[in-house]
Amino acid sequence: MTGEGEPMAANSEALKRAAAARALEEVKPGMRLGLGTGSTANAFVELLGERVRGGLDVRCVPTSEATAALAGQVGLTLATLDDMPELDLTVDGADEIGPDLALIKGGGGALLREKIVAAASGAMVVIADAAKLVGTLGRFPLPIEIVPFGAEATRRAVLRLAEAQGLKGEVRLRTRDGHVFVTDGGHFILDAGFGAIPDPAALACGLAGIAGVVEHGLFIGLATKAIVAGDGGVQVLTRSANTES
Ligand SMILES: O=C(CO)[C@H](O)[C@H](O)COP(=O)(O)O
Repeated sequence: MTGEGEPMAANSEALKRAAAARALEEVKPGMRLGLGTGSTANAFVELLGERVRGGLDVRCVPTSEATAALAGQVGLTLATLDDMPELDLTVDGADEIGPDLALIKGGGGALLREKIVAAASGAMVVIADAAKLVGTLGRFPLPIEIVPFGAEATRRAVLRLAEAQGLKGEVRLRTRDGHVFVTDGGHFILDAGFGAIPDPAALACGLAGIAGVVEHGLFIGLATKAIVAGDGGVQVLTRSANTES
């Protein structure tokens, strides 16, 4: 049994890197870039670093402290979103990619900054391995960022909303190493295991109306392209047609 999971993990890493490499083709000299968070986004940051060390001139806004640290290590020029409030392109990973390139994000806890940066970008390219493609969002528990004050009251409000929308499942406060997980912005995360979410837009709208919810991981209408690497090669999906190009 030893090492049974290793080939799949190694394959997954190779697929993430293949998607990241294809995303580099979207980057042009002089661009203002948003850098996502997570293992797939890290692969892109590392490859971008190689290009920058080879002379490519871009400036980058990271979506997390972790990405900022990696980007600094590989030699990228960093700026804040206040320095560059409008970006040309953001490249980020996702936990799920559904129809019309609606996404679930926030598995890494960076969804708030990720959404702000994506919204400030002219284009958002999502990079992923094919395991992230789903027919209906919701297999991955939906991350919901909340303020620490009244966290339990907010959790119950989320449950009431879910019930009103016919959704069932556990909503748990995220922990890490036995402690409540705290985001870069000082907030908590609820992970909502609703299962299939038939109407993501209605859920997004409802969550946005709950006091205490800072942001949620449903990214609707933000991704313009998804670059998805699978065993059969790299597939490029666009939001308008959601077809291979
Ligand atoms: O939303 C995210 C972080 O908040 C990540 O993009 C998402 O969790 C995917 O991560 P990975 O590329 O490691 O699978």
